[in-house]
Amino acid sequence: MSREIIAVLGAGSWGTALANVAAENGHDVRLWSHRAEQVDEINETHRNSRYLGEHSINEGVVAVSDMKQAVDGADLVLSVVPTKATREVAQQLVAILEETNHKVVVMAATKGIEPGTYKRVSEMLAEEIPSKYLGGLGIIAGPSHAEGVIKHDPTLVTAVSADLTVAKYVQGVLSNQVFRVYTNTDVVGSEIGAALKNVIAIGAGALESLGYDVNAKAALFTRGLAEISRLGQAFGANPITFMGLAGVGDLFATATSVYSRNYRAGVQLGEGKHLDDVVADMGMVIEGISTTKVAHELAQKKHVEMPITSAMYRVIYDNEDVKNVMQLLMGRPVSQEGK
Ligand SMILES: NC(=O)C1=CN([C@@H]2O[C@H](COP(=O)(O)OP(=O)(O)OC[C@H]3O[C@@H](n4cnc5c(N)ncnc54)[C@H](O)[C@@H]3O)[C@@H](O)[C@H]2O)C=CC1
Ligand SMILES: O=C(CO)COP(=O)(O)O
Repeated sequence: MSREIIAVLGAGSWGTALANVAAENGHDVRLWSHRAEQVDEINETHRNSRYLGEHSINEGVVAVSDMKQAVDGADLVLSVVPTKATREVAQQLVAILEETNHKVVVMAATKGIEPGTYKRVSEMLAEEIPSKYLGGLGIIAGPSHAEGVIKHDPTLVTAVSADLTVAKYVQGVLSNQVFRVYTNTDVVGSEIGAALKNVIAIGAGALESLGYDVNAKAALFTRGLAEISRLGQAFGANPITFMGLAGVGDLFATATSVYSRNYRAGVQLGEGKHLDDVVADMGMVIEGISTTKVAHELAQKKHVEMPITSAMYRVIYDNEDVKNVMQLLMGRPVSQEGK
């Protein structure tokens, strides 16, 4: 693989960890942050302490606060900002591409769905970035906590694009001995899996706070995945995708890990902490909060049965007690699996 120029937009935990992987693979990596003090810290100390503590970042990662410095001449752009910042950042990217007049491959590593429009992240990017500037578009998904990736915990992700050549290109750029990239062409299924596992992860945290054991958690994962898969299929996803890295893989990682912001938010909500305090104290994006509302609305629009998602909606937005919703879920009419 040739030495590629890679612009990573967003220097939170995941953007920094992905930039580190790319730099360790020998690429020319520019990590854009809108915060000047973060840029200085990364360049001077090779740390991003707010997000990744004492872990050191490869010296090949050059942080910049001017997006043009990151994007000029780039072959690949990784968009790694929260869902709610995706359009704004894409618009800044487009302004630069108009100036430099070149095409880039854009991959989003964001996991969410836009409230109100119900657009997946790649759909937002396709709307914002004119096709004449797009050398390819896709997403990166899979079980990959930044905290594990930065310390070289063996990690598998999937590069997903409707165009397999694009997915294979990203696979080649990012794969190494500890970071193994698969490919997939099911963008719809992968994005729905990646976004909705966060809802179930919040639920898993809530179960933990109540002291429920492994049976309850296995029940939540299994039936949670069943409803994610139902919603995905209503949008044309391949059901097999939910058996893969963007489905059960990421659900397992997120819903069992103390690294997960969503899981930790669930624990705190289950303990009775107010939503605003949970969000403020986390200081990092908890995508599942917004995704729960989006998924609850989508379930209604698409007439897909999603009882766990709806229960989580009531816990998060109507302040309902976790124990009560759990009892209601357990008291539903018994039914048949596989439907
Ligand atoms: N943290 C992780 O382990 C993983 C996160 N993800 C996904 O990646 C996305 C980003 O997550 P994290 O890095 O964890 O978030 P984070 O909260 O750690 O960092 C987000 C970064 O985006 C920046 N940002 C926010 N709004 C911005 C704006 N309007 N303009 C420019 N920059 C802006 C913040 O300053 C921060 O540097 C989320 O969608 C998350 O679900 C996916 C896989 C792993
Ligand atoms: O998506 C993730 C791991 O694959 C990260 O999940 P959290 O945002 O819950 O930390």
